[in-house]
Amino acid sequence: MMEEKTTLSGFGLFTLWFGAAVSMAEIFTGGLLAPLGFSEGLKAILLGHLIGGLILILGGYIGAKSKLPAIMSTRISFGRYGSYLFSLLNVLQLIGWTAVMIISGGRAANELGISLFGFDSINTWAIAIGVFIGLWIWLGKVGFQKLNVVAVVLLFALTLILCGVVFQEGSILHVKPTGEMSFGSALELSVIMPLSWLPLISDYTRFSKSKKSGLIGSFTGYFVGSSLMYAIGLAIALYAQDASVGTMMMALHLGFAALGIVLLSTITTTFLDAYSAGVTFTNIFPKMSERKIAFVMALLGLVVALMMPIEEYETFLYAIGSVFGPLFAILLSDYFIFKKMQIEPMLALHVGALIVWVIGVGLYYWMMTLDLPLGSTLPTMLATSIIFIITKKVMASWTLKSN
Ligand SMILES: Nc1ccnc(=O)[nH]1
Repeated sequence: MMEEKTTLSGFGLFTLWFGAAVSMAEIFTGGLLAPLGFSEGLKAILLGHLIGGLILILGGYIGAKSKLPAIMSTRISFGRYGSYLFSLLNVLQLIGWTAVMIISGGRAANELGISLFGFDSINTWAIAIGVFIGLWIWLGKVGFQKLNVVAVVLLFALTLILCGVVFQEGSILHVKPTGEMSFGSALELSVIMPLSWLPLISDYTRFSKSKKSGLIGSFTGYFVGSSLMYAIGLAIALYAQDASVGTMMMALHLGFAALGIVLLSTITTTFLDAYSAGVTFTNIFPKMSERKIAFVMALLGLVVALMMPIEEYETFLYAIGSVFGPLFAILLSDYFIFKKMQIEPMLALHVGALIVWVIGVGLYYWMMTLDLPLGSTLPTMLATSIIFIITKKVMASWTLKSN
């Protein structure tokens, strides 16, 4: 689908990550920050995305520099079997995301469909979205790069219109905090979204033509796109407690344009999930075809979306933070502090690193109960990293080798 020869320019990566950020799920998550009111909410959004985005880019650097896909790069710290565990966890989160995308896209499209055509069936929209994603995968890399630019230019324009209209409702800007949510939890919800892309980013930055422009493009695309989505979600939620994206866009007379935003944004994001699932699988089974796996993943995500009511969305987000936060704290420490930049082919499993990871996962759930001003992901990553650095010498020999 995207072979070794593929290259992506800084602008190409900007559009890829902007397209990743623009999704109904992101708008919805921004809406969760409503208890903070507008100005505090916006602070949490920008600060959280700055922190999360910078960590994300550290992860993307590994792909740009060592040319390793994201999950394969975990072999550097954890060894081959360690990376198999993370492959499994990543495939699970990607099925989860595909389902979240299809459901949130399907619901928004259905609301619009009811107003536009008097047609009401979420499942039909979910299946239609699944078919579009399949087409996108079938078009592969060349089609993807061209269409993605077109899609993103459209999305950018439409997003700006949406922003303009939403924010014309000036009273939103003066809504005060209700005190039902701490700044720390809002910050956590903002940090976690860029971080949720850590297990994918290097799958794309490994194709950067130039490291610097590739990383700047990726950061800017995601930071701008995701902060905008959160801000729009926040504004919609402040506008009316029960306002959804679909009804809001209808109220703004966006009609067919709105349907276009919903469908395109869902497809550009879910394509990345399906493609990265393919890349992740080939870490375990190198001979499998990325494209076929991508199809199967999209199908599985669709089935999950049709069968399961995803009400546990926040739990899903926290589970991702708990697993991948500590993982990347360890990998980034190895890479940037200990300068361990390549995979040791003989390393089957680094038991020491795995133990620190398990401690990190535990720390995350403990820190969540503390309601810290910086959220739980950032302190967990720092603590995991410190533990890893301190115990590195002792645990250096706690490894299993193979040939
Ligand atoms: N935040 C996300 C991470 C990975 N996949 C998604 O669809 N969304």
